[in-house]
Amino acid sequence: SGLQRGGPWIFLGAQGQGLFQDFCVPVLQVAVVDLNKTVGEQCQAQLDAEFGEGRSVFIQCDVTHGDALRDAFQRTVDQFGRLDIVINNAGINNEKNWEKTIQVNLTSVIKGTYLALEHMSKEYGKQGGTIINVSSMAAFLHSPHQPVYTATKHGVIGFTRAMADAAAQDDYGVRINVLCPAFVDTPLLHTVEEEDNMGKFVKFKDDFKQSMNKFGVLQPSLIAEGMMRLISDPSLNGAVMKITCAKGIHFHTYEPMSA
Ligand SMILES: NC(=O)c1ccc[n+]([C@@H]2O[C@H](COP(=O)([O-])OP(=O)(O)OC[C@H]3O[C@@H](n4cnc5c(N)ncnc54)[C@H](O)[C@@H]3O)[C@@H](O)[C@H]2O)c1
Ligand SMILES: CCCCC/C=C\C=C\[C@H](O)C/C=C\C/C=C\CCCC(=O)O
Repeated sequence: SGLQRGGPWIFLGAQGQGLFQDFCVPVLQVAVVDLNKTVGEQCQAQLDAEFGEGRSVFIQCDVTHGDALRDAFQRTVDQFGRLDIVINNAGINNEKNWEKTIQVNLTSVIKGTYLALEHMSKEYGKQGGTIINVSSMAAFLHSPHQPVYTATKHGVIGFTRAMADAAAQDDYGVRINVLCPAFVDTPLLHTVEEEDNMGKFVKFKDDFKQSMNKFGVLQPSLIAEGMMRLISDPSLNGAVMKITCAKGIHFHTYEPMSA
């Protein structure tokens, strides 16, 4: 991994709750990319306080805008000289504007992965690296209230596993893994109350709350721990990491293919 070299990272989708506080890295160089200026600037201020000024940059960017996303990667490499770690984390929960949900949660993860490979893969003459694509435990559940969100998270797993196989077979020098958290204590969970997000599925909001009570809500620190494991374990490629309150960090296993 790039960890021993201290990064540099690009983190797409900053998360309002300050996940970076929980990353345990000695030195950090990171570009935080987010649509939301307030969130991004707060994140950068936290990083400045933790690691010293000049180690992070906030780039305001809508990941669904292809040229802007390409520029964000280029600016990161211009700033830090290289790229080692890419986290495709930006995501929304919107069943009303479901086409936007596909753009953010799936299309942008695909674009982010391809751009990451352009900057890290040996195929492009680069030095290698690590990619984490963020899916969800929603991909393993019956979620009648979130059909499109669920579809995008299935898609992220399928895309990531296929790309991980391609990376291994063609020796990209890049490991690509997927992370599937259960409920995490972030602003995303509050979208369940909003008709603007849920459309007709808002009627299930009390069911959601019951699910959260039943399964519990994770703290972001455990997601950071899972990410660190995916980044630092050189044996992991195409892994599907699940994080739940009941089982903590563990991996999904697939049956071997039979003819
Ligand atoms: N919170 C949960 O319960 C939960 C559970 C499983 C998976 N996830 C996934 O984790 C990831 C992070 O979600 P979160 O819970 O931190 O949500 P969040 O809403 O707190 O953070 C998401 C971040 O993505 C940014 N973002 C949204 N659309 C963007 C766009 N078009 N361009 C750039 N940035 C954009 C937002 O501004 C925000 O900072 C998402 O992929 C989400 O689906 C969340
Ligand atoms: C039940 C759906 C609630 C929808 C709330 C809004 C957005 C949240 C999206 C998350 O990605 C939800 C992720 C997964 C569901 C959570 C828990 C499953 C726990 C399974 C277990 O502990 O075994």
